[in-house]
Amino acid sequence: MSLSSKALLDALRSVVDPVTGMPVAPTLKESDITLSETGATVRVEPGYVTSAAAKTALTEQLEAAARQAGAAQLTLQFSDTVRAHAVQSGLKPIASVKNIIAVASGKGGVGKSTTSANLAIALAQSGARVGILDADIYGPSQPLIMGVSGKPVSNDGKTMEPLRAHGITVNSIGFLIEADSPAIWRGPMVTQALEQLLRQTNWPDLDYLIVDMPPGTGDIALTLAQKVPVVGAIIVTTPQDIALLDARKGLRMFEKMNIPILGIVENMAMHICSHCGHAEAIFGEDGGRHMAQELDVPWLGALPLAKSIREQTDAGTPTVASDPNSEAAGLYRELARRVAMAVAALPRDMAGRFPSVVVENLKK
Ligand SMILES: Nc1ncnc2c1ncn2[C@@H]1O[C@H](COP(=O)(O)OP(=O)(O)OP(=O)(O)O)[C@@H](O)[C@H]1O
Repeated sequence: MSLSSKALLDALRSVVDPVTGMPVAPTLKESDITLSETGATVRVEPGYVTSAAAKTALTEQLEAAARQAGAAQLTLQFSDTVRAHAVQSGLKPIASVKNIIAVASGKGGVGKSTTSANLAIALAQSGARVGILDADIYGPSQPLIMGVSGKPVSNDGKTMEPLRAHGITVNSIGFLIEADSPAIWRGPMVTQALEQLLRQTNWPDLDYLIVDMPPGTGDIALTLAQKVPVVGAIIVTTPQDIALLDARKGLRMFEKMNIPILGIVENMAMHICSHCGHAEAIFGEDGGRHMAQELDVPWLGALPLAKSIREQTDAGTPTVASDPNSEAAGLYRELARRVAMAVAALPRDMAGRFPSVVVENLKK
């Protein structure tokens, strides 16, 4: 059978990731394929980092698909480098950070910070370089969740050195303010402080920076969403009607600013009794999943309401770090893979990383 690059392309594009069911290489192009007499050489760049075992499994799947399409011999050049993706027009990306992801919620207390921390650590466990920025002025909880305290130091008097915990880089508005002062801050002060926190932190080279946003769709969340150069947003909700209503507002806020929605996470989806394992839908069932379907945005997964998640979070070692073999940790890793794949499928950043052109008036 003679091999056409179109058939090979279709076959490779149809290969799905076994963890998420999403296509491994949706952005594969004809120019990634070189055909020869007996087979083909294909450059596959899924755009997210995988463990060595996952890489082997994906390579085998791709090879099998290529054989079925008629390629007797296949050379796969597999690279799992994470690329930088486009941000809102008019905003300057942070040079050392490839992708900033906003984690938001319409309503407070739905588990946005817990989800952000576990997501960040799970991404780091997959091999990516990850940071977390706690921009939740109303209740900066990442110092507690990540088990870090102290103040970032400044070596040059201009930028600050972030802290490290559980393999990720952390900075939090909570490191810089007194615990009881945020409530008296006014809107412009808050957004200015948060922008400084983002731009004046000496972030190392990062594949992903997770921004734990302030809850809600008020002025502060809105201004931040306009000023932080993000590639996309994740909305965390509980299945409860009131939280879903607010989540919908949050989602619209990002959509209005042309920020891609990477998906919806349903937290506290089921209560799992720590004694008997009985599952009970305390906040209702599948609300987030239905909302995702209805609004045609990706569904990223559901996390149970589990005492262990709360205890591990309060102890400064989020579930994926403290109990990596638990079912919940597996769900967070699945969430991380879906997020990484959703980011990989976004348009690439082609402009933001060139040095800015300064036009000087030379007339004297
Ligand atoms: N899946 C879960 N199971 C059990 N407890 C959880 C879960 N998710 C979050 N929690 C707990 O719920 C509380 C609120 O969580 P978290 O601080 O992450 O919410 P938030 O949406 O970031 O809140 P805020 O609006 O204050 O920023 C915390 O005590 C946390 O430990």
